[in-house]
Amino acid sequence: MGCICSKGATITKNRGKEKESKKASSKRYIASSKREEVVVEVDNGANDATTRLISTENAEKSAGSTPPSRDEGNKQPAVLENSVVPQIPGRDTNGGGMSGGQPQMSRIFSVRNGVDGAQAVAGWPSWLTAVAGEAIKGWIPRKADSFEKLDKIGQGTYSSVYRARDLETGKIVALKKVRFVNMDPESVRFMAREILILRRLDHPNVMKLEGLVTSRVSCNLYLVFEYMEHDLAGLVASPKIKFTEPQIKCYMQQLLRGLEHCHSRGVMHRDIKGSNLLIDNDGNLKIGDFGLATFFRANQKQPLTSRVVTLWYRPPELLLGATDYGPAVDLWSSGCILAELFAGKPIMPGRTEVEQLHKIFKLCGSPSEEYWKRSKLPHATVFKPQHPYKHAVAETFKDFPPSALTLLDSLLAFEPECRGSTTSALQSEFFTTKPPPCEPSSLPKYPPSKEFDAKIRDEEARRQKAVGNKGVGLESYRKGSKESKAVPAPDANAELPASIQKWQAQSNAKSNSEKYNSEEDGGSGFPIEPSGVSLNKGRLVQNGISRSSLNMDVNEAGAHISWSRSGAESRMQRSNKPQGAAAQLSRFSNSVAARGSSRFDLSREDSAHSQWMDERLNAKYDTVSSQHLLGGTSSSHKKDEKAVTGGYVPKNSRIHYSGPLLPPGGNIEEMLKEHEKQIQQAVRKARIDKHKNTKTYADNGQTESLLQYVGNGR
Ligand SMILES: Nc1ncnc2c1ncn2[C@@H]1O[C@H](COP(=O)(O)OP(=O)(O)OP(=O)(O)O)[C@@H](O)[C@H]1O
Repeated sequence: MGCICSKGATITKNRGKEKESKKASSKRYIASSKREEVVVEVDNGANDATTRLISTENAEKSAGSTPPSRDEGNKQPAVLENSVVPQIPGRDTNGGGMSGGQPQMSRIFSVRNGVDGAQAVAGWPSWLTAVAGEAIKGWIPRKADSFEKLDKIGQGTYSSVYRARDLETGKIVALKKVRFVNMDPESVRFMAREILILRRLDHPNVMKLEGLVTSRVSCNLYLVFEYMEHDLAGLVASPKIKFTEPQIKCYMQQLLRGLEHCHSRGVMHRDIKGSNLLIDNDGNLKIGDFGLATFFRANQKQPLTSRVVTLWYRPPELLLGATDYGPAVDLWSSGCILAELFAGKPIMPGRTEVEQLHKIFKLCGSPSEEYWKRSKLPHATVFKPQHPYKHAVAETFKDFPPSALTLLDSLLAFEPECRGSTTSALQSEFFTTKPPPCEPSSLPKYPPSKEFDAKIRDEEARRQKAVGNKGVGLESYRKGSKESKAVPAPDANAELPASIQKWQAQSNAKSNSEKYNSEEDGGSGFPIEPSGVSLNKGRLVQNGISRSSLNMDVNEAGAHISWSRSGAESRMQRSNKPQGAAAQLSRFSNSVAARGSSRFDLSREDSAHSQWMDERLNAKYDTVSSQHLLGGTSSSHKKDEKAVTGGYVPKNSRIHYSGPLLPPGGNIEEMLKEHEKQIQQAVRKARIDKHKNTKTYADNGQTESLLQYVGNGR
């Protein structure tokens, strides 16, 4: 792959050799700096990825001299060396797509801008080097045409994931194509954080970033990962799979070991859920998707966003608005996974933050009076239940083995300090009592069962049912039917416009593969299997929408709903305007963590969020007429239409709230009742609007499902 360290590339630094090289290749050029001359050899075409970038730091190290300081290093010219890419029959040494006999061009230039310039020379696009220099430091990009894209295997909110063949090694890999909005520097920076974090981690239970694919002229970036056949959400959702205790122990052990490594490297994942736990055919589990992960420090001064972790797996401190939290958030999510593996389905599928907290109280009990007194969490006064809830874990899960319940109790402790650590969890008697965890290699070989596949299956089942006019699968899910297992968790940021794209992209239930779409790929030039069927982008898949929350924003007058947006989030929204009902319905889907505030507001993690919370607390939901919940279209709302369809709403004219809030002292049950009423009214309004505007909108499937779901009095 592109990682120099992994290839042990050599360095051209010796002047004698340099002369030799000059003889051997007239294309070589010497770029000089005050300190020394360095050899630069670049081909100027599509094959630029074959140049190797060796940062001065590495060069110095390899040369046995003292490495310069980081700052110095950045000022030094980097050394580029012709790559030693193995020859593949029929391909040129550069492994690129120029093997068709096209001449290779070279040009002469000097590297004037230190590492930045060298990175450009190495083939990195300027939009990337400008803001993500640190993340790509020491690496060179792979060329898109050194991979054969096979089929689409996953769809995240910010990415599409493809199975592909590495044409240089023959290995099957996963390519995660990151979606950028107009090359917005903040979204690039966000992705850079994911790359930096992935490069910091190295553990058998953590997905390894094997390389990056882009080119100087590309607008795309692909992250290359080892290919994993399954994810845990898909396996849990499969009606045919029921895990045994040794198997559950095996998965949990791997999860906790991977997390232990992350936490020991100062990284918290912040989005542990089944679909982010990838499993290969040898039973190895690897934690993936570090898109919401962040570095943490013991005495962290900088507040963090509480809008992370997919709702069903989100710990109470985040629901209560904590901005000073730690790796214990991942332990809570792991507790949810542990129970899910035994129960065969997610244990707390809340639709709103309010409902989620209510489910937590009902299962784990509400904390003591003492806790509420000392809690300084922004929402503590609002969400404190009037009557205490008793702890009901053992009662709810009476079939679980006792040692599992002990571990579960600790992981699902309301107060993060009581959850222990990954290390203490790994030492728990759950792993030492019989039966012991099985070996990963002894786990069954499952048929393909990604959450993505489950969604497709579920969608198909829903369609079938809809045809028979029998209501949605979610109903049967609630009754615990097998089919219903195939309902995935909402995404950690389902409210974002990208989620609309996500549902759109998933809409073709029949095909996992995708035709080469030059527009989408920005002409990246992946060879693609001819059998691919293009996705029907005109329809939306409903899945998840019906179980997501009402997390809406109203403008100051309470006259209209807009999405919760700040900073770059708004920018993203502007450039991804979901229209009409899609925009309206998307507001129902923002049940969970907003990557926006972290993904696109990195630098402000997360003062914007604190403000959001403050605003939220000031919001008076009863000023919002239900007819506004789905963004009415009457003329009086015209001025807010921009907000509804994705226009920027100045921060000071937005009020945000997540589900109805009562003033302090309110009762959570009443809140929930009122909440349901609001949803139903909104849906009735949507039904009317839908009939009026059916032809206008492209998301009928989604509207339909929401109506079916909530129409039953849900
Ligand atoms: N290495 C891999 N091998 C196989 N499939 C993968 C791999 N990485 C990701 N996937 C699939 O692609 C899906 C989306 O990937 P990922 O979660 O990294 O993207 P994301 O945009 O961050 O997603 P999300 O919005 O769910 O957080 C995963 O749920 C998984 O099914």
